[in-house]
Amino acid sequence: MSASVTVRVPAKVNVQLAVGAARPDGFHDLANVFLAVGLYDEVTATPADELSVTCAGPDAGQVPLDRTNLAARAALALAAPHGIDPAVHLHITKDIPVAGGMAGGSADAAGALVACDALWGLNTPREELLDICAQLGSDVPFSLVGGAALGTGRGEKLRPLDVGGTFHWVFAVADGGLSTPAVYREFDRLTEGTEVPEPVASQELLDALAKGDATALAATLSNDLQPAALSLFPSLADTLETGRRAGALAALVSGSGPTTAFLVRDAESATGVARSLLASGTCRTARTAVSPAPGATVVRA
Ligand SMILES: C[C@](O)(CO)[C@H](O)COP(=O)(O)OP(=O)(O)OC[C@H]1O[C@@H](n2ccc(N)nc2=O)[C@H](O)[C@@H]1O
Ligand SMILES: Nc1ncnc2c1ncn2[C@@H]1O[C@H](COP(=O)(O)OP(=O)(O)OP(=O)(O)O)[C@@H](O)[C@H]1O
Repeated sequence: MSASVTVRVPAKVNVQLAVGAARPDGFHDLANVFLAVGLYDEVTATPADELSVTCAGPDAGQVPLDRTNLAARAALALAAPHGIDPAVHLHITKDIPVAGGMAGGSADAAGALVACDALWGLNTPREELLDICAQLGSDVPFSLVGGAALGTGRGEKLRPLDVGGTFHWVFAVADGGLSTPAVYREFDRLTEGTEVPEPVASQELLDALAKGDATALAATLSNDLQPAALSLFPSLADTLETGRRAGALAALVSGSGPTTAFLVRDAESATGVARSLLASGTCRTARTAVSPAPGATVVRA
């Protein structure tokens, strides 16, 4: 058994997020087109006397270090059916914005699962790992697989998608976070009394992804949670407008927000848009990244 295992896991952006009406269980059926982006957290699992979590990075202060941390919950969920004592130290090197709509906590859950599976020599079949991921959260299965995928159900049922090229992005990180349940509740409030259509993936968007055509993808990006995120965080409209004026091909809220995502032509354009966003004072920081990115990957063992 090795001394420790480190797993790298990407953030995500939803290039399409079609949201249906609330289900009896409170969740919403989705047509959720996930794209993994090259901003990463790392999770290192090391044998220890008991389960513990530490976190480093600029937003580390906002991450819970008790058993509510999704990485700790993942270790517990993997250990329980095997009767294993989850005596492991999980260290998270956090680069994904916290509560930003980029699935940072989900990434850490998938990372901890893969790291503990390797550390404990379990060789759990992929399908079983995906089942545990789905129990931990709707976004967690995608954090495990990465690349691009269509998520249906509450987003946990995945079909891998072809991506025919590299897409360049800028992400504007907002000052503050948004709670995912609160954004879905706001969606329910805003759509109350209206007929919410069944969520369906856009064929134009899937074709644009498959071709690697950024202009075509820009024309089809959509997020049904955007009005709800803007309603709860109105200043995001200024951030979106700033990025559009700076030359982004398209701008949208990332998932439940409040991170905003800007699809740009190339790396040079990304640098320019990021600079304009920062100079405008409409965001806390601006990050450039490319997609697709691989899912949870062991990088050191
Ligand atoms: C907004 C997205 O990030 C888009 O990928 C996801 O839909 C959210 O996924 P997540 O953070 O993994 O969410 P979960 O931990 O599964 O659920 C948190 C809460 O979000 C709401 N939720 C989530 C997923 C979904 N399909 N419908 C929902 O209504 C529910 O109120 C749920 O209690
Ligand atoms: N490992 C973790 N990293 C970050 N937050 C965590 C973690 N574990 C639990 N949390 C809690 O989850 C909340 C949401 O954090 P997270 O960064 O996952 O949001 P998010 O990126 O908006 O999620 P999503 O895009 O999947 O809806 C945080 O405010 C924090 O209290």
